[in-house]
Amino acid sequence: MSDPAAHPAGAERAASTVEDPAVLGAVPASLCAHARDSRADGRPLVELEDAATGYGPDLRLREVTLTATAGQRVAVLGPNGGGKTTLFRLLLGELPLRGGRLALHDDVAVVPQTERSRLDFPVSALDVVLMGTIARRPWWRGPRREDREQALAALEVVGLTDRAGAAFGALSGGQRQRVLVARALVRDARILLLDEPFTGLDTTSGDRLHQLIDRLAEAGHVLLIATHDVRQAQGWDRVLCLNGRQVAYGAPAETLSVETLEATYGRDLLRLDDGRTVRLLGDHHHH
Ligand SMILES: Nc1ncnc2c1ncn2[C@@H]1O[C@H](COP(=O)(O)OP(=O)(O)OP(=O)(O)O)[C@@H](O)[C@H]1O
Repeated sequence: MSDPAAHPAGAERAASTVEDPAVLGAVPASLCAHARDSRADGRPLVELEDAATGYGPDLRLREVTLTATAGQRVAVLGPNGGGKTTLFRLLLGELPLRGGRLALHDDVAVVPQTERSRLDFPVSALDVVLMGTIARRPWWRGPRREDREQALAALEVVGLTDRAGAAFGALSGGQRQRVLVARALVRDARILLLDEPFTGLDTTSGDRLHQLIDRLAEAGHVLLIATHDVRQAQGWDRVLCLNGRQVAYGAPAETLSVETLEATYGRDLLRLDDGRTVRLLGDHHHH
């Protein structure tokens, strides 16, 4: 692959090359103070010990015990209602810790699902990324030059410099997802939560997002990625299986056994002939 940094910001590119993976920019130190750190530093960023949370009197998620370190890509697997979103809301401080221990050693930012609704707002990709800087300034003050520079740097990281002025709603699903990643990046949070980011993406867009995730892990982020794709989870560093409680957490090779997946997905599990490959039945994401 050619050096992505060789693509100057704002360079003219033909529409057909906009989707070229090579346009993903490096993660600049100016954007992430930690970009110099090696992913091998293995610093714990997320620590949970027998953690529990819920919405009312009932606990919806319990027995979560894990350590996730800088540079790790953690697949968060579970059936619909298994507790993936609930875990993210706990980490974001939206739900209270109702038992156990939780330690976060950096800020947390979420990359939400990019739905089709609300796409008719007249906001550009850059505007959406700039929303990530709002918390850093008084509400009445518009973006400063450094905010815009950071937002443009984040768009470069996700390979969308040349779409900065495009209407957010006019972008492809994959491009919108990457704009939302850029918005999380300007928050300068090292702990990134991605809520089913691959849903609805075609193979090419999915591959590009995959590369971006790898790049951010290399830059020292920890990424918790809610997904329904067991095969994809095999390629990451850790797998967390949730079904109202933690079923398993560990390296994919040890964690993704048929037994664990059955305990996670229950009767939604379909075992294919080779005994290893699994696919979910009745999952609206996989029809
Ligand atoms: N706002 C809420 N109030 C009360 N209960 C909720 C709320 N949101 C979720 N729950 C319950 O918490 C449990 C876990 O739901 P959660 O949304 O975390 O699942 P999920 O793994 O994210 O599912 P999906 O794959 O469908 O997104 C479910 O039993 C759900 O009904």
